[in-house]
Amino acid sequence: MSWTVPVVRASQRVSSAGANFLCLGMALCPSQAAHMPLKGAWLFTPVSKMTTVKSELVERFTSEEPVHHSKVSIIGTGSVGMACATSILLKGLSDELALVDLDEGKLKGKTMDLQHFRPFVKMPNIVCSKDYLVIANSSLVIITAGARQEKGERRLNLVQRNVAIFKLMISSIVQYSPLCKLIIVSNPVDILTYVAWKLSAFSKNRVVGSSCNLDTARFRFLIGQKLGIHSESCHGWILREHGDSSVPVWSGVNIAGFPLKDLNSDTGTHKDPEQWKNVHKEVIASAYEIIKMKADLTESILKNLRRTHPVSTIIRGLCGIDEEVFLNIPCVLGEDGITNLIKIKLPPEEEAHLKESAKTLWEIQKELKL
Ligand SMILES: NC(=O)c1ccc[n+]([C@@H]2O[C@H](COP(=O)([O-])OP(=O)(O)OC[C@H]3O[C@@H](n4cnc5c(N)ncnc54)[C@H](O)[C@@H]3O)[C@@H](O)[C@H]2O)c1
Repeated sequence: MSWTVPVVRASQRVSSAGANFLCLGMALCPSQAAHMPLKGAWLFTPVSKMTTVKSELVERFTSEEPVHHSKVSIIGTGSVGMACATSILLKGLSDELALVDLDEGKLKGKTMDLQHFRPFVKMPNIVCSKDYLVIANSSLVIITAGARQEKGERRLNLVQRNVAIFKLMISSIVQYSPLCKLIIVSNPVDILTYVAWKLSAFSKNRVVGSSCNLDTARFRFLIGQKLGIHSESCHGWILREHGDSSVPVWSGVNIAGFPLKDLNSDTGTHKDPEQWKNVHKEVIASAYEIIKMKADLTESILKNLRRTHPVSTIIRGLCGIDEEVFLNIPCVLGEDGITNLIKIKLPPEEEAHLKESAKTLWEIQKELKL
């Protein structure tokens, strides 16, 4: 048995990536790329050079290699990366899924789990490797890798450890998928989205922080639970910074267009006898349950749905913010990534919170050595 054919197929895919490199004036030419070995690649079709059952059964009818139009790559196959992969598979969003992780043993095991799931989800190709060559020509790269948050560690303290990791990761992504869009999930997500944007030099629409998307989904679910109404009919947003200091925009919470604040002006404040603000506390306390929302962002981008999502984007110039920071606001997502921002108008106290977050993030960002 030999593993040569799958390796050649992976290299051939890279040869089309080589064309992209040429367009961008980079050093790798197609002939070099075509001969580049995929170190440590783990693709699953062992073949023999002798007559095989396969060669007896099927004859190749085309010389063309398949072109992937919606390849998604996930960097980091921990619990978050795998939850993203599973939901992308279940929704049938991409025609190839590539996984990268430093931990090769774990990567192989997790990929095999997904591969065995393939008969039910009809996705043609799932590939994995430690080598970033495997992500060549992705439409979308989702980053979930990074240093893990220690118990009790604030998200912002994680930043410096993760910057070093991002330097290596982003340069490889830019090399192999120079035209992709990026979704950043790793924490502290707002700062790492800024770091990814700076290091990649991608335009601002192509770098999306998956920040309060989850928090907003939870917020709507918990409001719906309190009212006995499906969360789809409960509207409201969590904005600002993901996590401990996120802000629920109570002024915008409404059911069928009726603001809760019109029924009880103290909703969300300390004076409120019903203590609606506890809904937000619950949002912060729950961490991982609704990671499948990342597939929602993927779907809006790959299918050009132009739905609004609360995501982290550069917010300078909005709500009186002068700092170059990424914070959560509602954005329209389509095939170019973030196609539009919703120009939010917040009451003064909520706008003050947003400005405060921007200052806090900038204090950290200005110290970063990128
Ligand atoms: N934005 C959000 O809404 C949200 C929600 C939950 C978790 N998170 C964050 O997502 C990230 C992942 O969480 P998790 O629970 O899956 O963590 P995890 O520790 O289980 O997985 C991280 C994976 O990244 C891999 N990795 C580390 N460095 C790497 C590198 N340089 N290249 C390739 N792979 C590398 C590790 O081997 C590991 O498999 C964390 O930063 C977490 O805080 C974000």
